[in-house]
Amino acid sequence: MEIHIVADASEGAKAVADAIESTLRGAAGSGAVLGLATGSSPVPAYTELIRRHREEGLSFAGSRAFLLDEYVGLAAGHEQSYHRFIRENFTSHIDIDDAAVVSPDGSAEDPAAEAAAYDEKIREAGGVDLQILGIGSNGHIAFNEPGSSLASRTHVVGLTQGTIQDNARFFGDVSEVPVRALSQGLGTIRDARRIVLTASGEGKAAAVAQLVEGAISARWPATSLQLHPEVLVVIDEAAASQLELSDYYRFQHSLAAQNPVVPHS
Ligand SMILES: O=P(O)(O)OC[C@H]1O[C@](O)(CO)[C@@H](O)[C@@H]1O
Repeated sequence: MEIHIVADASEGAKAVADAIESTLRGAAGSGAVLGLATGSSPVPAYTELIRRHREEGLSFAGSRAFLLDEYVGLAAGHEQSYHRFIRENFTSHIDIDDAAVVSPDGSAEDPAAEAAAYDEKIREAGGVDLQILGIGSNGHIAFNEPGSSLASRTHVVGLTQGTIQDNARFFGDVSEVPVRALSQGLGTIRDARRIVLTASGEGKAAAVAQLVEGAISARWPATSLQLHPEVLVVIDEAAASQLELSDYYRFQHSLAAQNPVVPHS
């Protein structure tokens, strides 16, 4: 894993936006396939990408996007659905075809069948070039809660009480938060060719310490990313505060910045 400890949210947003811009430019012509996270962590990066689109002409034309997850049982277009969240916070402000922004259908009659079909849609698109992730305070990624199979495919998941409480901030009352979701599985997420995970704040420090330095375990689903060859972790000082080897990660990142790896032609 490459660990980038940033000084503030602005530096973190730039680092994540740089990874997405690099993927767009690297896929010129064929169109990049982006995996988009929801929740609050990736929003500063989406805002920076909207700025680059408006002020620097960064184009998403021809790209496709797959969302990580969606609540089960919210009416389509519900203001707290992730389908709507990603449009309000990112994709309706850039030049990506709205029909190319795909998410699991949380109102499907048969959620399990929808999950399997969604996994297949990602495969049919040739897989995800770059997957953006957040991380839950309990170490979940997407809605893969503790105890999830590390090999899971897109599936219907039950949310923990902690996640329901964490996400209640987006709803009028905790009783309005759905208790199930459709989520890309940990195996599906690891199929992405590159992954960028972003986290900030003290509340994520324990999960980040497990992600980077913990044993691979279903208790901390994010640790399954240690099996992936191309993961960039962008974290602020507070989220990095429980890491034992921060000085080493800072040194490594400074070396990489001085000696950028030139892709083999
Ligand atoms: O970035 P936030 O809002 O802290 O959310 C962390 C994680 O929790 C989820 O919102 C699921 O509850 C994920 O989609 C997200 O990556």
